[in-house]
Amino acid sequence: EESHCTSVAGMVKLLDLEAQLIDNLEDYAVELEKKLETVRRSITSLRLENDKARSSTEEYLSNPLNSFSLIRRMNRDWMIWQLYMEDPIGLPQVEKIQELREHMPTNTDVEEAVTALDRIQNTYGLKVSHIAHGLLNGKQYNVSFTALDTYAMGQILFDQENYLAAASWLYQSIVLMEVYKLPAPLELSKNEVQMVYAETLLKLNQNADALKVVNIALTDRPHDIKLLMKKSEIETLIRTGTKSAPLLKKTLQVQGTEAPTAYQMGCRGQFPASTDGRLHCRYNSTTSPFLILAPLKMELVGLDPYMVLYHDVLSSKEIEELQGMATPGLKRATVFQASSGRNEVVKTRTSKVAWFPDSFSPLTLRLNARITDMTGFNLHGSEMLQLMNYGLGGHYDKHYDFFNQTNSNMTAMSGDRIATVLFYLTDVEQGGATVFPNIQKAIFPQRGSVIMWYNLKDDGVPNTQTLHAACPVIVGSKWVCNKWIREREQLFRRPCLKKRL
Ligand SMILES: O=C(O)CCC(=O)C(=O)O
Ligand SMILES: [Fe+2]
Repeated sequence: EESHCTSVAGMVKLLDLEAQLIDNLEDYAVELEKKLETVRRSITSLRLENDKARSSTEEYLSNPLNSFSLIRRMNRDWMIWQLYMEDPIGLPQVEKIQELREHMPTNTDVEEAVTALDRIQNTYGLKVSHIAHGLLNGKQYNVSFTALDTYAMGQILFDQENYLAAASWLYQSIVLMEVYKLPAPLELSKNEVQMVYAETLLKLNQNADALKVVNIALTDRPHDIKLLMKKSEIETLIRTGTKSAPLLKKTLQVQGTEAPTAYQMGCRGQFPASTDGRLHCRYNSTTSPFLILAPLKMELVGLDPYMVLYHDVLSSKEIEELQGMATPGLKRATVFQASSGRNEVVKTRTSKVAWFPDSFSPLTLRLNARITDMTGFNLHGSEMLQLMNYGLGGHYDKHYDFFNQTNSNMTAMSGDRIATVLFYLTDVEQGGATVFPNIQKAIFPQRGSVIMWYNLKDDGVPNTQTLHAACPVIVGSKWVCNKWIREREQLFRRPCLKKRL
């Protein structure tokens, strides 16, 4: 599976593919035009001859050449015209689309995209009507949805039994269909959308509203048998007070009215500012000798877990090189599953990654040296550099970076992940923060900065305060690079190591 929407960089090729499809459609138009021109030209000369004949029929037909020709052409030429008309146009172009289909997004891709947009809506508490009009988290963009987009959202959310969200998108579809007429082969049936909307309202036990929708549809098509049947079905439900659907938990909540979770607050930038006087900013020139020459701007973010943010660590040139080397090899990210003991693709982590061994290039060597400068850790036995690009609503749900597994083959060789170093390669216009809900910290990506924290406590025990998540990106192409540092090699480096090991 390509999983197109999970990385912005990975979607670039879709635009090239679309350009090919448009070129192909243009070739098809040229074929149609050629045929049309042939037909029009012939009509002119045929009509000329026929008009001349009909202006003096007797005289015309008395000439044997004319009458012969008339008989012949009506017997033969019109047969040829019929064949010509039947001959399909643009078959090579039709085949070409078929051929390109295998590179195009699948139904699964669309479902993933729907889930991603719904995630943005939920996490940031956005209104569907705002999203549809390009108003994203309070900022107006010069882009909006057509009813085709909103209807796809509605239909798929309905299939996923997310009726509450489906209802908002379907309502938007009806609104949008009024204001903008879709081009011919793509037009939607208003009746169909109204029916799905009514069905959704029934699922939400909003029977009276469903009846209203059906009645509105009936004003357009008063004799439509399906609508009439639906109407009487709903009237019966209302009369008998029957609930048409069991009340789902999801259905009971009125969207946007529940208090946001700590995670959602973090993503929205609503955590209170820290009042801990021990947190400060300074130039770090001591973690390694190199820093005497090039001190790093360091911001102490938290003490439990110990967490620091370094600013301006990467240059633009380095960032471009990293993106360039990662882009061709980006693959859907996986997560280690304790149940299967393997890394698997999961819904809770949507991004694409590329891994690079320490000695991949002078840049990766330099980057690792810098990580050692920043952390004081020896990277021997640690994991490869991981470059990551997020896509549409790309996120990584709440998780720990440590394995917390004794005797696991993941930790046997090099120990657990003692620390995480996360480089931000890009600013993210909206969304995409790294949030630590338990300690109420949210780090918003800044191009070139690095966040580093300890996943294990001083005694080597996993610190559950490190629970964190990557919030869905709203607008932007979020690039990060991370390094999971393993514990074993730090035996003599990390101060206060008490037991274990
Ligand atoms: O991208 C982020 O903000 C966090 C990523 C992360 O937590 C991870 O890759 O383990
Ligand atoms: Fe993580």
